[in-house]
Amino acid sequence: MSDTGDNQVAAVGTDSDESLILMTSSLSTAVSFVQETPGDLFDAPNGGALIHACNCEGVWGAGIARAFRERYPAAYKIYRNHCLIYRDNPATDIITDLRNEDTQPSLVVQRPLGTALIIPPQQSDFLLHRRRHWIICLFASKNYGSRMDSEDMIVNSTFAALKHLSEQLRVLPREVSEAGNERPQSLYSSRFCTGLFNVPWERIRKLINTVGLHVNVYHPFEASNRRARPVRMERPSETERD
Ligand SMILES: Nc1ncnc2c1ncn2[C@@H]1O[C@H](COP(=O)(O)OP(=O)(O)OC[C@H]2O[C@H](OP(=O)(O)O)[C@H](O)[C@@H]2O)[C@@H](O)[C@H]1O
Repeated sequence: MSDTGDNQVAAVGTDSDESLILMTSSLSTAVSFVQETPGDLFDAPNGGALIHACNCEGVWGAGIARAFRERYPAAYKIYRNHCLIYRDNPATDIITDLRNEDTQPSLVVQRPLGTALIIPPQQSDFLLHRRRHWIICLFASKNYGSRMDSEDMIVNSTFAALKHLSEQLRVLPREVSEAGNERPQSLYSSRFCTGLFNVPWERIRKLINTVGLHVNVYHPFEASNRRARPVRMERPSETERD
């Protein structure tokens, strides 16, 4: 990560007991809660929570999800198991369809679509890469690859998942202290949904600001000239994915 990145993150991170509430405050979308820095998401400080967009099929098979699977295999098992539980025990939710003027939730979706899963740091993952990261899965599309949801549907699900994340963060300090664990210090992400899911970053940033989550967003830069550029990630063939 660049020096600039470290400095900017330090300015946003806070150890106060109110940090999670600050992370989830709801102000107008004119206020930016997104702090963007060139750098590698996986260099985020210990204790941070890394957010990424996931499908509901239990597969981290391509793009940054594949990198998550390699770095955090124990977290991957928890994510996969979560998906399999819903596959075997179907349940539905009603989420807001942002394509409609009516803001009342009206879109019926199958869980875990439109929800967020917060995975605490796993000891075996820590031993692997010496990073104590929480992992936050936003269930943004039912499927992946050529069967991924439409852009508008991914936006709807991401919005619902961010709201669900915000709700969970509000109660997390009490719940995790009972379990004897720490809580996430700050939120970090890549420009999620903008690679394989192909949603314009402006749309996702607007969702984050609307929900009012403080997120430190890292975007890759090329080592040769250190200019921020999106990384082109190869998609493995379907047979390579599992
Ligand atoms: N180390 C790093 N630090 C900082 N930024 C990094 C980075 N590495 C990559 N980026 C950037 O992170 C953005 C999103 O990168 P992605 O295209 O991977 O993700 P997405 O959120 O669009 O899509 C999710 C679905 O893709 C996956 O694969 P499958 O479903 O299995 O097919 C999942 O499972 C989901 O379903 C792009 O801007 C990349 O430049």
